[in-house]
Amino acid sequence: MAERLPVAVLGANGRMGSEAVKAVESAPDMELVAALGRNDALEAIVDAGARYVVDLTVPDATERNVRFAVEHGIHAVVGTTGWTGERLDVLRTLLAEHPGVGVLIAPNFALGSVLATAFAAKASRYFESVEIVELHHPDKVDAPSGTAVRTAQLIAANRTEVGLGGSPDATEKQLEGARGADVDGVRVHAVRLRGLVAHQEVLLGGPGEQLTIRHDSFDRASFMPGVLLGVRAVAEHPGLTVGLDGYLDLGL
Ligand SMILES: NC(=O)C1=CN([C@@H]2O[C@H](COP(=O)(O)OP(=O)(O)OC[C@H]3O[C@@H](n4cnc5c(N)ncnc54)[C@H](O)[C@@H]3O)[C@@H](O)[C@H]2O)C=CC1
Ligand SMILES: O=C(O)C1=N[C@H](C(=O)O)C[C@H](O)C1
Repeated sequence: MAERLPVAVLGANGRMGSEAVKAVESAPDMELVAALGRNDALEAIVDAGARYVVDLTVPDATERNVRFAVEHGIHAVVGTTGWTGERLDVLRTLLAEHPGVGVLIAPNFALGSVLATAFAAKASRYFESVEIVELHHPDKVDAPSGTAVRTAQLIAANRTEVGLGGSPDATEKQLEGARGADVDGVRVHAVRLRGLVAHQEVLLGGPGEQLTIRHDSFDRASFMPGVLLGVRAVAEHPGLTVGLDGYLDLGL
């Protein structure tokens, strides 16, 4: 039998991290060698012989964690949000100094979400108006969600490619925030509601019609196949990959 992939999970006591610990433990081709919480020293992942880390921590910690992994030749699969364009550029520079190391930054590991984002980005080429509504549990610390930011960025890029600008909007006066956040010219609205997990709707409007592309994660189990897929594929993709779609053949 082939050697099992030695994996460390960072943020192991959190909502996502604790699911990831169970998923890695249940995967026949993986071995959980370390599970770190907020106060644990990162050196433990090196001592444990990890070749892969799964980072599911907080926006303030993830950049340091990933830097540590890359500098130690450890591949990283990252679900944590907070990766701005500037942070990604710094990471690209770091990875250029460590050829052979792979990092996946995946704003969303749920396959349905990845597909919904890809469909919405393509569909936005054909509609005059597009807005995003993301809906999450109220314990989430960031808004808008990383998924919504990525969706907005892809929508903006697609619309620019076909010469479409922002959506029409005659608003002249508003209460601050009433029209949501502006992400690359796309309006993003964030709902926080007890009972929710992670949900997103992309609303696309044209004369006399509307297309709604909605994805729902009802349980964090929805993210785990993507986490495991990321671990299995990351070493084959040296350098930085943003979005799980980079490892999938979506044919879009
Ligand atoms: N990519 C995806 O599919 C998904 C990503 N997320 C993102 O994952 C992150 C974690 O989400 P949740 O698990 O809901 O949050 P959470 O707050 O339940 O868990 C975060 C955990 O990280 C720990 N932590 C903080 N600093 C740390 C450090 N330096 N080292 C190790 N652990 C540290 C915290 O103590 C906490 O236990 C968020 O950024 C969230 O947006 C959440 C769900 C899906
Ligand atoms: O915090 C969460 O819960 C989630 N975070 C990610 C995000 O910000 O997009 C992924 C998913 O939406 C759940």
